[in-house]
Amino acid sequence: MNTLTDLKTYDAATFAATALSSAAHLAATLDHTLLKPEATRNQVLQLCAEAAEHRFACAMVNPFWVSTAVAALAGTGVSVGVVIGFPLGASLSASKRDETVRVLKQGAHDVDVVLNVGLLKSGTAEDFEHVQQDIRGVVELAHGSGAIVKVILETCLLSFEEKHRASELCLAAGADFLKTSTGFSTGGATVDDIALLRTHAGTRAGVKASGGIRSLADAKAMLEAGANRIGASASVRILSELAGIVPTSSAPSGY
Ligand SMILES: O=C[C@H](O)COP(=O)(O)O
Repeated sequence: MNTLTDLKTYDAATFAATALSSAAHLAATLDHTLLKPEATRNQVLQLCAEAAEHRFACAMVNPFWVSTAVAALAGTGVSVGVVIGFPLGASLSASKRDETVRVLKQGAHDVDVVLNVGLLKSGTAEDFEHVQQDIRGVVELAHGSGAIVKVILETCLLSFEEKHRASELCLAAGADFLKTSTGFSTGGATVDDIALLRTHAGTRAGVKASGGIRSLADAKAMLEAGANRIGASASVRILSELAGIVPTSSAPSGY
């Protein structure tokens, strides 16, 4: 697992080389994701079975499916991740907190919350403070339960200045990861955006690339640009591409 503590010595080139050195290492950087509205119980169970088999960082689902995923992954050591305020980010702050409380009770460990994009773009000091509070409310609940928070900026909707502003607000709110995209808007992760987010996160926080990452080449580009977590619905395919090139080794530890 790539824990936050490991970030103290984080270096993109070293992290990417280690992550790409075996299927087991790469799996530990991947959030295996199924967020389509039409996903069925059987598909969620299949996601969990694949997450357990390959030992992905987590299985990422919508809130309704958290209890199903927690039950399916019990005893496997694989975490359940969940999205909050998804995919628009414009829910009431109280609703985001309420969703968070409920999924934490059900056993979610990774909480990926969408930033209030429209409020950020509204642009006053008061709006920025409100954006930060919106995130902080979720962070405080998650950290109180030993969970982590990744904030989805939806970078495809933001200007260069807004990406900088959003990154600083999220870090000030205590976010554990800056994350690019929901996968449901006008674009996904880009190498330039990952580099920008890493500039802000440094060794203070993680950076998660998500949205449109379909191949090993995509994953490699994101890791080399500064991502230390990748969210993808194509994780099994990405992993099998690597397994075809590099033999699977023993499970990774402490990077
Ligand atoms: O957070 C993760 C994204 O929703 C995954 O998007 P994707 O289906 O393009 O891999």
